[in-house]
Amino acid sequence: MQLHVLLAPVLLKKVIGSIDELEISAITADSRLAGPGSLFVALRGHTVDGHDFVSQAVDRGAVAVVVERIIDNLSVPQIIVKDTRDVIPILGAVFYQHPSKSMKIIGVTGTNGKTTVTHLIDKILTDQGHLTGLIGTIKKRIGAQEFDMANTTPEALELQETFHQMREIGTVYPIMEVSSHALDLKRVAGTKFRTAVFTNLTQDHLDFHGSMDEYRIAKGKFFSRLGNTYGDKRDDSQFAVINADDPSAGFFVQQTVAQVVTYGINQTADVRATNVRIEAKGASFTLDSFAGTTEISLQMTGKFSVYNALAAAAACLCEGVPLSAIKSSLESVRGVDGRFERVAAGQDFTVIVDYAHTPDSLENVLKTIREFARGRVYTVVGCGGDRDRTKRPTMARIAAQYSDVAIITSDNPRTEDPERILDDMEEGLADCSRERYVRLTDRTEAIRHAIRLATEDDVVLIAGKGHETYQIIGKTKHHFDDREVAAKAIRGEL
Ligand SMILES: CC(=O)N[C@H]1[C@@H](OP(=O)(O)OP(=O)(O)OC[C@H]2O[C@@H](n3ccc(=O)[nH]c3=O)[C@H](O)[C@@H]2O)O[C@H](CO)[C@@H](O)[C@@H]1O[C@H](C)C(=O)N[C@@H](C)C(=O)N[C@H](CCC(=O)O)C(=O)O
Ligand SMILES: Nc1ncnc2c1ncn2[C@@H]1O[C@H](COP(=O)(O)OP(=O)(O)OP(=O)(O)O)[C@@H](O)[C@H]1O
Ligand SMILES: N[C@H](CCC[C@H](N)C(=O)O)C(=O)O
Ligand SMILES: [Mg+2]
Repeated sequence: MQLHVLLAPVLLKKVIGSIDELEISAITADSRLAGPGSLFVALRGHTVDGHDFVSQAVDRGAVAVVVERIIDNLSVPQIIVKDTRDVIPILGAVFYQHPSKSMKIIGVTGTNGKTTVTHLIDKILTDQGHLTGLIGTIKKRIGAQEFDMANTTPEALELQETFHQMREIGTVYPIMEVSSHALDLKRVAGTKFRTAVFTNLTQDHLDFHGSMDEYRIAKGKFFSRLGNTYGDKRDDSQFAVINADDPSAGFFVQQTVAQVVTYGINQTADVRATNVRIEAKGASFTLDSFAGTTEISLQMTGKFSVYNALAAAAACLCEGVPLSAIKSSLESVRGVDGRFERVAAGQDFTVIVDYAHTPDSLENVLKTIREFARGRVYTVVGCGGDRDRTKRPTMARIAAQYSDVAIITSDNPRTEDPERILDDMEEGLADCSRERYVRLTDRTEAIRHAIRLATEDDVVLIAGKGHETYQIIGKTKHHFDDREVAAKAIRGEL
């Protein structure tokens, strides 16, 4: 693509050198990926400044650079802009010819439940015969091809390229998780969404956002931008699907010009669950909606699963999927990888691996377990390093409050000292008697300890890592799978 075409919608401060006849073969924000004919865009990151790698990009073949300040002694044209992070999604969208405009992209945001809701929507729409794509924490799926993800929501360039690849193979519905980091870092700017789904807002990521208000504002951007990507007029067929029971619901409703569809259990809502029953084998409820009423029996349990099912049902009702089809798809889902996943290795107690890594999700999961546990409850839990410190004492307190014994341990300490993370967690246990918790830094030992304590009818919850198959220590990923370790511990192989 001609560089001047690519830059047409971008507000330029200054151009140094001639860009008239310049052809661009690729765009990258990573100098290590720059190749002949590419355009390099320098981003200021949290660790380094991309401006320091401009020369490296040029050495590798970049034919022009987009920067925020003039780089001395550069042999290629420089395009100076105010904020490269604002510009990069535009460049990506133009380069790939606005792929999001020709598909129906469904985005899900919220502190908890994004992965689960995207998987449920995916199941319903796939069962309807639509070609879907998936972007989120567990994986990215383009057609039948699956890819590992570095982030829940990829950076803007990768995202636009992914949409382009999805469009090329005829995808109708890309379904994606939209993290608050992504909204703040403008990863989804330049993307036109058909539907924005909100699950809930509770504490997480305060290391990044600073306060709950800022966190709410970041999420609000998803709804305020819905309907006016690139300043287009509002498209009538855009939807904001909102959890009416969440205290932030009103804030998000106010932010959007799209059609609002609410769901909930407690408040009046367009899609509502009544007569909710929670059992060990699954949750069931009556779904009342503008499209009719039906009984739904999920194979997933917990009140939170009812919310996730309602969110998915509401988003799919907006697509005209019949309620009877929504019912049968939802009822056929056994669960999502690493979410309330049972480990069975011949034991007479229950072992559950779950991705709860926030205070709210941990409390929800433990409340659910308490509702059906006949024996004692043992919880293994840790908190991530280089992440929100303020949630650590709260998570430890919740684990101890709802368990007979909480075993606090490591969960991706990253570059932090694991002992300091456990010290933070222990602060939440100051009022807790010493028999009620155990501190075991090594996660294998922690799991083995919980399994040894458990006898008939007890429940062991192993929280925080879910589908993850690694433990990040320093900057290295070591293989670690809670499910594997638990099964070995049960079989006495550890
Ligand atoms: C805080 C954050 O979001 N960081 C993301 C960011 O990293 P960074 O700011 O440290 O980047 P950097 O290393 O400083 O690099 C700055 C720029 O220089 C470039 N560079 C760097 C080195 C070099 O040799 N050459 C070069 O050009 C880089 O490509 C980049 O463009 O850009 C990276 C590349 O895209 C991301 O992978 C990285 O995510 C890290 C792994 C991360 O942990 N992010 C978390 C906080 C996150 O985004 N989480 C949310 C989910 C949260 C949830 O809801 O649960 C997510 O969407 O994943
Ligand atoms: N609607 C919900 N409300 C509260 N907790 C939930 C909800 N749905 C799932 N959970 C809990 O949160 C955990 C994570 O669920 P899920 O992976 O679907 O969320 P997520 O928003 O994608 O998380 P992440 O931000 O890490 O990607 C689950 O293992 C479960 O414990
Ligand atoms: N998307 C979440 C994942 C947390 C998972 C947990 N195992 C941890 O490492 O803290 C985050 O980046 O905060
Ligand atoms: Mg997720």
